[in-house]
Amino acid sequence: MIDYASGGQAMMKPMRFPRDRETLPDHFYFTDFERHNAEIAAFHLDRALGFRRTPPVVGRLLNITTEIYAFAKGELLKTFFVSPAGNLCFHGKCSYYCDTSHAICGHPDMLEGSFAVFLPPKNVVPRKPWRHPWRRSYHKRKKAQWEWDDSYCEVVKETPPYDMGRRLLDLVDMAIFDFLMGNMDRHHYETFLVFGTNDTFPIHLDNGRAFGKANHDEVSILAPLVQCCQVRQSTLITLLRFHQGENKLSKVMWKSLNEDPLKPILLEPHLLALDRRIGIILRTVRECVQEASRTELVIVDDGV
Ligand SMILES: Nc1ncnc2c1ncn2[C@@H]1O[C@H](COP(=O)(O)OP(=O)(O)OP(=O)(O)O)[C@@H](O)[C@H]1O
Ligand SMILES: [Mn+2]
Repeated sequence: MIDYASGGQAMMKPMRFPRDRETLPDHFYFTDFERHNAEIAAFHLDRALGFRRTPPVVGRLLNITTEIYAFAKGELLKTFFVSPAGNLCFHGKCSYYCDTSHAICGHPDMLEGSFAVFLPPKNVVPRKPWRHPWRRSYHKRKKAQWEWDDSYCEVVKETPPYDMGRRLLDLVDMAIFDFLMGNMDRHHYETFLVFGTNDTFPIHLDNGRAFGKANHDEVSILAPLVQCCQVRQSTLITLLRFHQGENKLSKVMWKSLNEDPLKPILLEPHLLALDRRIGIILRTVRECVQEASRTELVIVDDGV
């Protein structure tokens, strides 16, 4: 958490690897590293798709010496050190991955980070956390029910808050968002309590494990769409516009990300993957329509 002189705050994720470092082949989604550029790119993607459910995230280059070390106290201060390469590093204190081998290091003390606008404090604008029905097992040998049970959606559809209103379609939106960026780490999501249970929406937070494999399309992320065969009409129209029009999603994203101080945020293979994955989503929707008795059961106009 970064405090500004103005009293503002930001949620910061530091850069750990160069842009071209992909998820290691022997790593699971839960041992993958978080990428600061994924947090930035996810905000731009969410906006390009018209969801606007991710708080604004911007890249910044900061000086560890003058902007972190100079303000550090107590336990945090004790974790600063100079690495063998002569770079200034720190690791902070937390329950896991806060040790010398997981330190955050500058070059020699300059560090890139993603800075997300901080949401209002929970006592002012309370949020509710929800377990994602299609969450993965977070275990290296276990599968979640949805991974072996193709009728899983029938169970979800009868369970509040997914039995009425917009929530199930919101989860399909989120699955589309996550599939486009290859994010398998959607274990929980949060909503703002003030809007009640049915008129609220999932906030698209925590996108740091996206954009890890440019040449792999992880179709299991689309499980809510595949198993429920429902998509919001406005979302489908947006995807079709990117697919058929002159302004491909890769182009729109490139332009948008070019506004960030840390550009380039995404390397070309990740941008091209977006266009390819839109094709896969549309093919999935087409298969659903072919199987359904009525198109309106698949393409749902819920006014959102
Ligand atoms: N922009 C934000 N403003 C306020 N709170 C936030 C913001 N982004 C995230 N949070 C809160 O901080 C928590 C941790 O953030 P995030 O999930 O991105 O980090 P993480 O390191 O991936 O954590 P986890 O291991 O729990 O997934 C979130 O569950 C959320 O409640
Ligand atoms: Mn996370």
